[in-house]
Amino acid sequence: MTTRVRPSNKRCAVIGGSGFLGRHLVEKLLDRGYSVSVFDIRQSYELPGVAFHLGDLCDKQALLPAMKDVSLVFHCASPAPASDDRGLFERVNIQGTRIVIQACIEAGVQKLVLTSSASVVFEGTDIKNGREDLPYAKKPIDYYTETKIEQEKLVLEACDKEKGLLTVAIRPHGIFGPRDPQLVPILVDAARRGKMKFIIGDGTNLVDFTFVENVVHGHILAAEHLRPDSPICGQPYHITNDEPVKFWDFMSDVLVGLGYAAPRYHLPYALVYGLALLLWLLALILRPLVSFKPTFTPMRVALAGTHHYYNCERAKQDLGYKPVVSLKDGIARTVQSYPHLRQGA
Ligand SMILES: NC(=O)C1=CN([C@@H]2O[C@H](COP(=O)(O)OP(=O)(O)OC[C@H]3O[C@@H](n4cnc5c(N)ncnc54)[C@H](O)[C@@H]3O)[C@@H](O)[C@H]2O)C=CC1
Ligand SMILES: CC(C)=CCC[C@@H](C)[C@H]1CC[C@H]2C3=C(CC[C@]12C)[C@@]1(C)CCC(=O)C[C@@H]1CC3
Repeated sequence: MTTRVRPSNKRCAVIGGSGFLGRHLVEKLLDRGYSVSVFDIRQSYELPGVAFHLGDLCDKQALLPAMKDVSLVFHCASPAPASDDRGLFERVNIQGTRIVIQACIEAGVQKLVLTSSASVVFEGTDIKNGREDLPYAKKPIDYYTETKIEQEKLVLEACDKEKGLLTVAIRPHGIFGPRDPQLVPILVDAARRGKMKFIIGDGTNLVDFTFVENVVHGHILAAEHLRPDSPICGQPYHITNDEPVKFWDFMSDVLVGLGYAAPRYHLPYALVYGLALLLWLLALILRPLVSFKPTFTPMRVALAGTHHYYNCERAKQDLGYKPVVSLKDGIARTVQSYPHLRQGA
């Protein structure tokens, strides 16, 4: 007779645990007494109490050892949104997520928490105080968003009390904080190349930027509230700082904090969007001859010039969520953490 070891409810795996959000999540889980397996294609750090399993999440045989005796899995791996490799997004976010679900079922995992994105409902036009019942974007703005939609559907549909796998999706927006490889580095790079002098549109568009520790807090609350009788099974949850801010005020606060000038001159939104579209087309046509990546992509211009902020009332009610770090403190801690990106450094 084989006896199956019942996984401890303090053993978990973080797929994508070497990444920006994944590492912050791992650190908080350790603080809270969890033992953690990280599964990732790369190892970016070492920490006592963390077992690293290196592999591609599309490979079930590589995944299974990381899920051994684990009751809870966080899936926060994805190719970087800036990539334009459609095949990669489809392979990792869609096929790979199917494999993650199969592996969870085979390994007897009880809970799967997906890091989705609030962008799954964003089509490049204003969203003000959007709730979770907004329909998925019919015309997603890029391959990243297109495949994040399919990924979220797969995970939420896999929630099955009979089979013993419970699932939930967290939809963060504009994650920032120490060690972020995207937002602050892209911003500083643009400033150093003299491209941060302009405000796209009238500068009043409100956006959610979410400090990474609040996103981590939302994930852990979701995991700990995920039980067969709970209303959160198979549901998506917005997790934000609950302090929508003018996109250009946020950019200015970060830039000024790092010693750069704030953007000052206004450019009409339609003009910049049109130019970005033209550049994108040019890059596509010329790809066989020369490869260049424009800073101003239509997606970035849409993110910089429209309202996109989300209501997180559902997370407050069902998960008891409340941001643990304010926007002001989050910005101060982020700015402090990038001494090498300061003006003149
Ligand atoms: N950064 C942001 O503002 C937002 C991020 N998200 C989501 O949060 C999650 C985490 O994002 P970040 O930490 O910012 O990204 P990141 O790029 O820092 O981390 C992603 C990790 O996934 C790993 N990974 C990629 N492909 C893999 C594969 N085939 N097999 C195994 N591991 C693989 C990478 O090596 C990396 O360590 C992603 O799912 C992203 O879609 C959602 C909303 C906003
Ligand atoms: C809230 C949210 C979803 C933020 C996403 C983060 C990034 C997409 C932004 C981080 C830095 C931003 C940025 C621009 C667009 C959006 C970001 C990439 C510009 C390219 C917009 C046009 C400019 O004037 C330069 C900006 C540099 C920084």
